[in-house]
Amino acid sequence: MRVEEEDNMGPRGDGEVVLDTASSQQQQQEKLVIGYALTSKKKHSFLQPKLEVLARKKGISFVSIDQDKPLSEQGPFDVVLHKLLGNEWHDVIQDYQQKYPEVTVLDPPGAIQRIYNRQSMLQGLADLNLAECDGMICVPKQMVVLQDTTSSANEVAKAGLKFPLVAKPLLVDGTAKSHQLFLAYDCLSLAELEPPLVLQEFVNHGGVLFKVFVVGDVIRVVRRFSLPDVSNVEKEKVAGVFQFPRVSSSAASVNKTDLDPRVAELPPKPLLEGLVRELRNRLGLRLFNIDMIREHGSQDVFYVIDINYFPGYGKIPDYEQVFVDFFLGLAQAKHEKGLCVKR
Ligand SMILES: Nc1ncnc2c1ncn2[C@@H]1O[C@H](COP(=O)(O)OP(=O)(O)OP(=O)(O)O)[C@@H](O)[C@H]1O
Ligand SMILES: O=P(O)(O)O[C@H]1[C@H](O)[C@H](O)[C@H](OP(=O)(O)O)[C@@H](OP(=O)(O)O)[C@@H]1O
Ligand SMILES: [Mg+2]
Ligand SMILES: [Mg+2]
Repeated sequence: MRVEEEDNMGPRGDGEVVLDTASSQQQQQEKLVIGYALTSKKKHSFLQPKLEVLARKKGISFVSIDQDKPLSEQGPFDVVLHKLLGNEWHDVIQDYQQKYPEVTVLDPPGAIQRIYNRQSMLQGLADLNLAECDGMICVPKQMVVLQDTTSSANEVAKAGLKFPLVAKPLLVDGTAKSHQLFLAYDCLSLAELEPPLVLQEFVNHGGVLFKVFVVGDVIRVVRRFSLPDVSNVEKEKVAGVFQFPRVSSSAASVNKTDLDPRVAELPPKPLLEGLVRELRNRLGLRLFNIDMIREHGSQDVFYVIDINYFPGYGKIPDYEQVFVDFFLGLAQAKHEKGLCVKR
C-alpha cells in the first residue's frame, strides 16, 4: 500500500544516506549506548543491519536488554529504546527512570499510555491553535461505548453521530485484536460489536491516507491506499457491520500518477510542522506517526484519525540516516549537559 516516500521534510532535506568515512579512531569513540527492549518482530523490522553499521560508524551502539534480569543491573545506558506488549514493562521502565533520571527513555510510558487509548489519543486535537498554518486540523466525531452495545443506538443518536461509523477497539495493545476494525452502517448492527470500543464517524477522503512519521524534529510523509469513499446511495441502502483489513501492514504500492492530484497532494508543510510541534509538546513523545486524511472535496481540511507510538519506521526509505542523526542529536545534548555515561 505504501508509495515511495513523497517528500523529505526536516533538517535533512536530501534523504541521501551518506556513509560516513570517519577516521578509525573516531569510529571507536563511543558516543551513545542504546539499550533496547523490542519484540522480535520489531527488532527485525527496525534494527536492520544497515542501521547498526551506520550507527556504529558514528560511535552509537545498540545493546539488547535482557527482560529476565533487573534493568538496573544492566547497562550503563545513555538511552533506553522500548516497545513491548503489555503494561508490566511500563512499571519496570518507570522504576528505572526514578533511579536513573539522566537516561533518555524513548518514550516515557505515561506518554505512550495516552495514545494506547483511542479516546485520550485524540483528545484536545480539535482545538489546536494552527492558524496561519495553511490548513485546518479536525478530529472525526466519536463516542466511547464501554458496555452494552445494544443501547448504544440511542447514544449514537444523542451524540449526533452520522453513519457509517468506524468501530475501533478502545485500547491499543499491539495484538491483532486491537487492530480489528469494523464499518457499521446502521444502529441495529451495533449490537454485533464487542465493547469497549470507539465509534468514529467515517470521513470520506478519496481513498488516500497520509502517514506522517515523526522522529524527534524530523517529519517524513508517505501516502497509502485507504478505504474508498462511501456514497450516499450506499449510506441509504447498506446495513450491517463489516470488518475490514489493516491498511498499515498492506504492501501494495500505489502509483501517484493514478491519483487525482487534489486527493494525492501532500498536506501543507506549515500545517504538518505546526501539528507535529503541538503534538510533541502535548503528548511528550518523540517517536510516533499520525494518520491523516483530507476531507473529500476540500483542499486544506484534514482529519487526524490515529496516532501510533514507534510505528514501522523501516518503511521509510532513509530511516537509518534519520535515526542516526536523531541519536547523535541526543548524544550532543547529553554531552553538553555532562550526562553521558562514564566509560
Ligand atoms: N474516521 C475514519 N474515516 C475514514 N477512514 C478511516 C477512519 N478511521 C479509520 N479509517 C481507515 O481505517 C484505517 C485504519 O484505522 P486506524 O489507523 O485508526 O486503525 P489502527 O488499527 O490504529 O491502524 P494502524 O495499523 O495504523 O495502527 C485508516 O488507515 C483509514 O484507512
Ligand atoms: O504503517 P505503520 O508504520 O503505521 O504500522 C504500524 C502501526 O501503525 C502500529 O504502530 C503498529 O504498532 P501497534 O499499534 O503496537 O500494533 C506497528 O506494529 P509494530 O509491530 O511495527 O510496532 C505498525 O508497524
Ligand atoms: Mg492507523
Ligand atoms: Mg494505530
